[in-house]
Amino acid sequence: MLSVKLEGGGKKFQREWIFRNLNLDITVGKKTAIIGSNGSGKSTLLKCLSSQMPLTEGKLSFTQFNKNILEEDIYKHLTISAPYLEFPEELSLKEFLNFHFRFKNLIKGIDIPQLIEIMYLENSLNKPLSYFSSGMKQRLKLGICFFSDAPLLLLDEPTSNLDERGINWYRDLMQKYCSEKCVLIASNDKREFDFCENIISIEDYKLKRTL
Ligand SMILES: Nc1ncnc2c1ncn2[C@@H]1O[C@H](COP(=O)(O)OP(=O)(O)OP(=O)(O)O)[C@@H](O)[C@H]1O
Repeated sequence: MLSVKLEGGGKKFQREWIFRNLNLDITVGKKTAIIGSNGSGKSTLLKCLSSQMPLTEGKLSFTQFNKNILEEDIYKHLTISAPYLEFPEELSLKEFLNFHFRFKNLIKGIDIPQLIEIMYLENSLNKPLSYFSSGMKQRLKLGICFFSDAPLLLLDEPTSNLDERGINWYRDLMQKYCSEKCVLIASNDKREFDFCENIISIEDYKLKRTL
């Protein structure tokens, strides 16, 4: 049972505070959306929460079964999908999935052939990822997030490049497979987050500036 706690979180680039005095308490089974206009800091917050980027101030803690997880180990417990993340394009789908699932386990009850079918990519098994369309790549990003056995799921603009069928697919998987995960979604599109219990507007944490 994982929980993520941010106390007094703040991030500053040069002289500009992107967010400040942000408190978050995220536990399994609760989904949180981070909303805000373009450039407001949603991706920056997700990068800080996944420890890809340090906070300027505040305390971030991760607890599982009452034990603290070190910040440098949090990557083992999370999966992230974001527009800026890139695939090793020279690998085929089959090679990439075999590679990825050497480092992360699949959730119980699903194997790689089933995952490929769920992502409706079964006709592209040996195709290099460089030949994948943007929607196919997005389904692959989300598929490995939903089906990796990791309790923290961070999604940045999860339906970007998805068509209507893909958006419904995303919503369906979220409902079926994420009830036991901590889910954080950075988004501007209601269809990506209208099922979330908590909605945080990052704009509310931009007010305080250094003098
Ligand atoms: N490494 C960096 N150095 C300096 N400024 C940065 C850096 N990364 C992001 N920023 C700035 O921080 C602000 C927030 O950017 P961020 O990408 O987090 O916004 P966002 O809410 O995710 O935007 P969008 O909805 O357009 O994806 C922007 O003004 C951006 O230019």
